This record gives sequence, structure tokens and C-alpha cells, in this order.
Amino acid sequence: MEMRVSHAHALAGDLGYQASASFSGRSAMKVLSIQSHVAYGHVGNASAVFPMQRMGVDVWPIHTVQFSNHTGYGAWRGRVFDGPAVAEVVQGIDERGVLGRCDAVLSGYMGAPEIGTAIVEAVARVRAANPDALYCCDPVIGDTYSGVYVKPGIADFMRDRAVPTADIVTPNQFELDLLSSLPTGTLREAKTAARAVQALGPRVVLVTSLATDATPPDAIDMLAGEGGAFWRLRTPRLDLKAVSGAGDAIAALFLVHYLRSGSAATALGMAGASIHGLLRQTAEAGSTELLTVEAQDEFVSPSVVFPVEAV
Ligand SMILES: Nc1ncnc2c1ncn2[C@@H]1O[C@H](COP(=O)(O)OP(=O)(O)O)[C@@H](O)[C@H]1O
Ligand SMILES: Cc1ncc(COP(=O)(O)O)c(C=O)c1O
Ligand SMILES: [Mg+2]
Repeated sequence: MEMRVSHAHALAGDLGYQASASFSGRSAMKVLSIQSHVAYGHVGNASAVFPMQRMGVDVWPIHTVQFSNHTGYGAWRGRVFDGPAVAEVVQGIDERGVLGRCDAVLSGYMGAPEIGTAIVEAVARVRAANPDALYCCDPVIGDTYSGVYVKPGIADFMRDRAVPTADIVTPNQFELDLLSSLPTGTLREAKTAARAVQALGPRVVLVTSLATDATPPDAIDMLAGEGGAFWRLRTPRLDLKAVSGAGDAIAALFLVHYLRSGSAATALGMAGASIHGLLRQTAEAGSTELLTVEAQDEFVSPSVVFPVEAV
């Protein structure tokens, strides 16, 4: 299933794509990343910001919550910010006259629907300044194991407001089911559900943690769709100890590779290799938090890559 490579450039070269940025004489890509933040551990911005920086992206983080740790611990301290807390920071950046240089907005865990409204308004401001800017929405609602883990109103907000505004969406299988109201137990069904989500607005969809009847028990799939075509990436399933934050990292990695390559298939291969490398090191160490810092080389030179199959 896997190909060991000394360097990510083996895959990138095959795909005619330069994975790492070189900055001589040109400025870095800019991403406005609006999501949750934790002081301890790695979810939300604490999972997404550093991988993008390590890839050479200039990230502008805005936090929707500031918690001590992720909610999966059952106890945490800190607070959820409100819509104006997000909107004021966006306004301040706009007043610096720099929003036109923003290449993309990335959003994740929203905390409350009014924060979602502030995010959608931020996207409109960025697009007014740079019509080419992309919006990547990770529609964080829940997962197969925990069910819905966001506040009431967020799921509807995602389906009715955020997803229709987005260029790229990155649901896990549970979120794909909810957004499409369709079954996803077979590959054919998952593709139909992904098309239904694309029909809401986004041109690119990345389905994470996909298990269909064709997925072996020791594997985990991702499915990317763009322009009527679909690609699947299959990686070994790892024994992780309830680690959170992988979804936040994959959305960030996929967005940056999509911005650089303009290809969902290429972004799937590169982001999937990096997330697998990060999670493999995390599993080998038996860590309950992602080893975002320790495994940082995986973001630029993943040690193992996997074939991207047209499906
Ligand atoms: N147990 C696992 N083994 C291998 N890869 C995993 C595992 N859990 C997650 N991943 C990888 O991380 C990606 C994102 O994780 P996922 O759990 O889907 O995010 P979310 O937190 O949004 O539900 C998955 O598509 C998969 O590639
Ligand atoms: C504050 C916060 N943000 C984001 C997440 C999402 O984590 P994941 O990427 O595993 O979906 C969680 C999950 O517990 C969380 O508590
Ligand atoms: Mg998620």
C-alpha cells in the first residue's frame, strides 16, 4: 500500500508540483485562520497554524474560543468569544489595508452560530479586497464516535450559511451524512453525498475518515472531489488514543497544497501523506495529543506517501 520515499519531492515531482515554497524575491502566501484555540495540546488553531507556518505560509490566526485544552477531556477552562470579538479583529486587519493580500480564509470549530456569522462576513470582506481568495470551511459538527459535539444551531448554520459560501469543504464521514442527509456506506453512495454537498456551493470537497464497505478494517480512506471527478487515498489505520485535532490539521494542509497546486488530487496525496506521518509518530509515542512540533518535518517532507486513485 505504501511507498517509502526519502523526500516528498518524489511524489511532488511525479505530480509536477513543487511542495515546498522558496521565498527568494517573493512573499509568502497569507491565510486568515479563524477557529478555536487551546493553550495546552493541539486542536483548532493550535493544530492548524504551525503546520502552515512550517510550510512557509504567513498565517493570520483569529481565535473563536480560548480554552485550556480540548473538550474531549470532559473538563476545560477558558471562554467562547462572541461575534464582535472576531469581527473587530477582522476590521482591524482591514484597516491596515492588507486584506487584498489574503489568499484564503480557513475556518473550523465555531463555538456559537453568531461567530459563524462573523466568519461568513470576514469571508465577504476578504473577497471584496481579493476576488481570487478562497474560503475553506471545515464543517466541524461531530464524528461517528461522539455524535454531534457542537452547540445547537451550528449544524444548521454550517449547512445553510457556511458551506454554501465555501470554495472547499472538509467534512468527515459523519458530517458528510449530516450535510447531505444521504447514506455513505458504499463508495458510490459517498460520491453521491459528496456531489450533493458540492451542489450546495463548494467546488472542492474532501471527505476525511471515510470507511465504506470497500475499506479494509486495517485502513482508512479519504475522498476528494473536484470538477465531477473523484480520487481516493487509502492509508493504514493507526491505533490512536482518542487523539483530537487531526481534522483541523488536514484541512490546513489540504488548503495550502490546493492553493499551491490548484489540484484536489495533488493536495489529497500531499496532505494525506503528511497527516499520516504526523499520526504515525503520535501513535508510536503513545501520545494522547498530536506531536505537531516533534513531527514537523512530515509537513514538508512526508516520509511515506500513498497512491492517489481515481475512483
Ligand atoms: N486512526 C487513524 N488512523 C490513521 N489515520 C487517521 C486516523 N484517524 C484520523 N486519521 C487521518 O486523519 C484524517 C482526519 O481525521 P478525522 O478524524 O477525519 O478528522 P475529524 O477530527 O475532523 O473527524 C483522516 O482522514 C485520516 O486520514
Ligand atoms: C476546542 C476544540 N476545537 C476543535 C476540536 C476538533 O478537533 P478534531 O480536529 O479532532 O475534530 C475540538 C475537539 O475536541 C475541540 O475541543
Ligand atoms: Mg473535524
